[in-house]
Amino acid sequence: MHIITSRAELAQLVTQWHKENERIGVVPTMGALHNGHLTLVNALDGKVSRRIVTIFVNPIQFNNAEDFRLYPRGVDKDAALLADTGKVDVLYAPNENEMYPQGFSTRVLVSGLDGMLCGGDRPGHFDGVATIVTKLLLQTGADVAAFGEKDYQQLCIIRRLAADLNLPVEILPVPTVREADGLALSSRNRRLTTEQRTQAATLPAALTACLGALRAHQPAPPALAQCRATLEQAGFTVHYLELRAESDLHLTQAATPGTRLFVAASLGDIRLIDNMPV
Ligand SMILES: Nc1ncnc2c1ncn2[C@@H]1O[C@H](COP(=O)(O)OP(=O)(O)OP(=O)(O)O)[C@@H](O)[C@H]1O
Ligand SMILES: CC(C)(CO)[C@@H](O)C(=O)[O-]
Ligand code: BAL
Repeated sequence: MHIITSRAELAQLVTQWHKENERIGVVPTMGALHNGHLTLVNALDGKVSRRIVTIFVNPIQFNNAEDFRLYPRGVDKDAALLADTGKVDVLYAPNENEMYPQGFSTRVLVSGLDGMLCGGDRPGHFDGVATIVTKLLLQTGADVAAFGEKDYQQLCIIRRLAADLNLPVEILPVPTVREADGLALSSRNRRLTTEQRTQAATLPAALTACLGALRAHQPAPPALAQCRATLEQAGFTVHYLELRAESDLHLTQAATPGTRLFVAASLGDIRLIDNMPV
């Protein structure tokens, strides 16, 4: 596995791969890798002949400076984990200046989504995501790019931008990977104390109970109120807890159209998200 930090070096390799008719797959990440990320790498099996994993903690998608400062980092350990898979050709880990040289002033904005869910809760977040993902897709020349359903709204926005900008890439959705107690794997889970980690299991449990109530035809308002109360009793601050019809949200081209339950909630300053189909 090559570790590349320079865009020029990556461009050279990608040009060579295109000449050799290789099919390139990319897994964009912010590092602090876990099994969810490795599942994205494995999801490219049989679809591509070359794999690039990118690691870049993208400053412009953080609306909270502390969250950016405290975001878990550790490229050496990440590199070892990726090398151990035997599947990754390149780890691309550019620095901030490489991605945003002086004078950088462009933003990719997928309109209509800013006001809801994580877009409403983290102003500017998705412009930052859309901008960096567009750059990463162009830089890697990827034929296929894998994204997790844990970040469901992000996945839908990226599908939209790839279609709207005619990027010749397949966006591959990958189901959420969970711990045994149901908690979605997430880099930020590393920051949870032992006590918070125990409390965190309430998040998927409360969502599952809420879905059970909805499927048993309980009206949504009391089911959502009960879910919120359970989360608050477990120590969460709930940022949003909402049912959304994918078709209502410009979340078009969703993998499975329908209604989903979306949540963002924090334990202390650690913000977790999850979503499940109804
Ligand atoms: N549990 C998971 N299951 C499936 N995909 C995941 C999971 N966790 C992360 N991913 C996907 O991995 C990619 C990179 O995500 P990222 O590096 O931000 O990790 P993360 O675990 O989501 O971290 P955090 O949410 O704490 O920022 C995204 O496409 C994301 O959806
Ligand atoms: C897609 C992404 C790598 C863009 O920085 C990030 O938002 C993430 O890790 O989900
Ligand atoms: N996985 C989402 C990236 C973020 O929280 O900024």
